[in-house]
Amino acid sequence: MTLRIDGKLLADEIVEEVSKEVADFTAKYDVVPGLAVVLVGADPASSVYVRNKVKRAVQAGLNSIEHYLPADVDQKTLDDLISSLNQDDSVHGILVQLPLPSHLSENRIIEAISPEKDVDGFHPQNVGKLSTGQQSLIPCTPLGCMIMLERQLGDLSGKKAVVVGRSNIVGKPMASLLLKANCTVTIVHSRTKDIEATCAEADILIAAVGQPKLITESWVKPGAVVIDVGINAIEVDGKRTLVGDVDYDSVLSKVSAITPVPGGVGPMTIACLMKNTLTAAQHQLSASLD
Ligand SMILES: NC(=O)C1=CN([C@@H]2O[C@H](COP(=O)(O)OP(=O)(O)OC[C@H]3O[C@@H](n4cnc5c(N)ncnc54)[C@H](OP(=O)(O)O)[C@@H]3O)[C@@H](O)[C@H]2O)C=CC1
Ligand SMILES: Nc1nc(=O)c2c([nH]1)NC[C@@H]1CN(c3ccc(C(=O)N[C@@H](CCC(=O)O)C(=O)O)cc3)C=[N+]21
Ligand SMILES: [Mg+2]
Repeated sequence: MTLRIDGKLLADEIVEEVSKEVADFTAKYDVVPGLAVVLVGADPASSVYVRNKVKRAVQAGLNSIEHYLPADVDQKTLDDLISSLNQDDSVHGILVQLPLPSHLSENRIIEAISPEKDVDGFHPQNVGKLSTGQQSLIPCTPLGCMIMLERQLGDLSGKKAVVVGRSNIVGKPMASLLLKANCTVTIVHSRTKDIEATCAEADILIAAVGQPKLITESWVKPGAVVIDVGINAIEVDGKRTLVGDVDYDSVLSKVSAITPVPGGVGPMTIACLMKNTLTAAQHQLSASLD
């Protein structure tokens, strides 16, 4: 029997745990952890994300602040906003929704965010710490994937893990975390030769490609655990639906466990964002008190 890993249910549990810790934190410091999200332009996929995030922040007892900027905003205005959020003591986490319009520099914005408030874990200081095994804020999507994998498999030591995709926001940090958990890690991407055969050797297959249903039955090893990060909007009979990077129905009977889309990695990403905001606030407050 294949297990459908319920990311929504697990996210509910995590947000519930975070809300208890937030209550303790607020009682101790008389401060409500605050998360600021900056959205440039009106990308519909990003709007869903921001809406879900606001809902979860309320459940977790966090203060959520949204900044909506027009698509043609200039770099200076964005830089100034980041610097005011960095200085604002009521803001403990800052997330700038990516991708940004092409006239803006993503690297410059990511580097402008105070590493202590970088709840996405994208700042070079946090990236460097993750890859050298130091404590840091960990990117939400890979963190959510690790929580699901460890729930499913327990110790990951010695497992063969294949990550499909090498982006800075998913693929690379995913590989770092799997390596830290003692997996044998392979990253494959658009230039990989024999990608299908490599994937078919994986005990753990992570799909973070952005190609609807790319991964089919012949790509998976019998009994593998498959984590589908992909969120692709496609038209079916004139209706917009979401599908992953994995052809769910095709692989279902072959694998031991798989995450659905929607209801898999997406909700876990948001739950981990709440967790990271609490962690960031805890570090900021304890550092400023001792
Ligand atoms: N569930 C969630 O919380 C989140 C979901 N997502 C979703 O995850 C997916 C990936 O996102 P992201 O990492 O930002 O995407 P990017 O587009 O930044 O990266 C995609 C990666 O996949 C590789 N790739 C593309 N096509 C192929 C192919 N045909 N065969 C092999 N490799 C391929 C690319 O290779 P190359 O480097 O060679 O170009 C690249 O490394 C998207 O669907 C996105 O919407 C993203 C973030 C969070
Ligand atoms: N700085 C930054 N950090 C991010 O973490 C980030 C980002 N930019 N840009 C965009 C991607 C995408 N992403 C999603 C997270 C959750 C859902 C989500 O909640 N999905 C639900 C609902 C989807 C729906 O109904 O449309 C689900 O999969 O069940 C989707 C997408 C975070 N990203
Ligand atoms: Mg990208």
